Amino acid sequence: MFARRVAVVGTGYVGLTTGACLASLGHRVVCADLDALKVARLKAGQVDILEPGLNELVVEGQAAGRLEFVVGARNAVADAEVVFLCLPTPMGAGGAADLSAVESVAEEIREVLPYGCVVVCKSTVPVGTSERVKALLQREDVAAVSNPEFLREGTAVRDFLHPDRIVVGSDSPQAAERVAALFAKLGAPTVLMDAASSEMVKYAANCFLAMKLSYVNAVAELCELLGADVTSVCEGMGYDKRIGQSFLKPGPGWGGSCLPKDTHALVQIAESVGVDFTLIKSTIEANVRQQQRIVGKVRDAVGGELAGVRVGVLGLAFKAGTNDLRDSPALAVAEQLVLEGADLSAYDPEVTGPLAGMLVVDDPYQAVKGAEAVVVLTDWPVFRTLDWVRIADLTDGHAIIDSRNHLDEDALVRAGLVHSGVGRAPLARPQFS
Ligand SMILES: NC(=O)C1=CN([C@@H]2O[C@H](COP(=O)(O)OP(=O)(O)OC[C@H]3O[C@@H](n4cnc5c(N)ncnc54)[C@H](O)[C@@H]3O)[C@@H](O)[C@H]2O)C=CC1
Ligand SMILES: O=C(O)[C@H]1O[C@H](OP(=O)(O)OP(=O)(O)OC[C@H]2O[C@@H](n3ccc(=O)[nH]c3=O)[C@H](O)[C@@H]2O)[C@H](O)[C@@H](O)[C@@H]1O
Repeated sequence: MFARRVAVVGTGYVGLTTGACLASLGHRVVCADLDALKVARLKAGQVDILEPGLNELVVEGQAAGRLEFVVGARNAVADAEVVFLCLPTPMGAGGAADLSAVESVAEEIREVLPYGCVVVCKSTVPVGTSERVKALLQREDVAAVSNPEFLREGTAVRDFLHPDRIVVGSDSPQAAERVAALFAKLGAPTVLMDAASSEMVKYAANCFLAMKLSYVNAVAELCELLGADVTSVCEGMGYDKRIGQSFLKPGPGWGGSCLPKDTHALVQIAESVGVDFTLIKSTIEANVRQQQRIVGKVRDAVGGELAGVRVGVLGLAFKAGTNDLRDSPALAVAEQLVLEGADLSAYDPEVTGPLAGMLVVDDPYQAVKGAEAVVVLTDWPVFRTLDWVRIADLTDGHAIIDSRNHLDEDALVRAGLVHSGVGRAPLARPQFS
């Protein structure tokens, strides 16, 4: 494999992981961001996001002279053979992806791109964006490529270095092959295709995952009403290889910086070609409903009225392993509880306050002190080993709502807590050895 000169624009979850990992594969990488403070911290080897292994790669890459950080996209690309755009594409007006960062960087760099280089869109972008980037670049000699990213937050480095697959799409096969070659060392299945298909893969994959979760959450509701146990149901389903065990855990709804915005964006993409994508619309609606169901469980646990009631919240991040609060279902549930007048104290091992309307404390026992109900909203492993006897002593009521079926139910019962989960009927179940 030949080491290449690579530029990465945007040093967030995707850009920083891409830059640091490509440097670890032997490429020479210059990463750019417009946030001068972030760049200064990265130069000093300080990574602000919680991603195991990333800090080490950032330090090692710089020490080896293969990784550099600069302010401003133009300062990164002058010498690059391949330029990755890892820019935000947040939910814009009406739910469509806001492409302003991608478009403005394409315009910003077009005059300084070296002859014959390739510009790669790693951001999640609607079908047609590579073509749009190519048009904005106004450069016959520069090819545009789509290379969607599938990493998850909290396991970004591992996912990047051990991907299930690499997708590269371009209307220029040579350009696609040049980009694919950068990842050759990973030995992952690599699928080459046209740009439109590659852009579509990303939305189709994320929305499928969201749909799977909304389905599971809906099955969980039925289980509660019919006296079945969703954990057993999912285990039984998941052994079918066509279904699989992963992404089958019910919870307070799915969230994070991507699934919510990408489902809305796909609905808009469909509308742009005259299709009413009701399946994804229902997926989104079911997710809102799931959050409301968890709020309802807390309301029920305290006798139907949340105003003035003290509630302890365990977990605010959108999932365990990250401190990211963007579109967190945990935060959405907590905010709804506040809106209904609850007096909220919250603890998350990786989140510090202040957050509007609630007290964010740095100790789980402080969060539950005096609470009439405790609700677990994020599946942090550390919550499983809390001292439930102590918690039973500290709380005012004994209700605990485990919105992720994450805790050891027996330990809660032994502590004298009244437990309710998701998708589990409040019935005595037979014990199998
Ligand atoms: N977060 C994730 O797990 C994944 C995100 N994606 C997609 O990747 C894209 C980026 O997402 P994240 O890395 O999460 O975003 P992020 O918000 O963490 O990072 C974006 C970075 O771009 C910088 N930036 C913004 N405008 C700039 C400009 N004009 N010039 C230079 N830098 C600029 C920001 O300062 C920030 O550091 C999005 O399209 C997202 O949908 C795809 C897969 C996974
Ligand atoms: O495009 C993206 O940004 C990324 O979006 C997701 O990754 P991520 O947002 O990091 O989070 P996930 O691990 O997918 O979890 C999403 C949400 O679903 C929830 N979830 C996940 C799995 C499960 O079984 N149950 C469940 O409720 C999580 O708690 C979380 O709220 C996808 O998994 C990545 O492949 C994709 O690259």
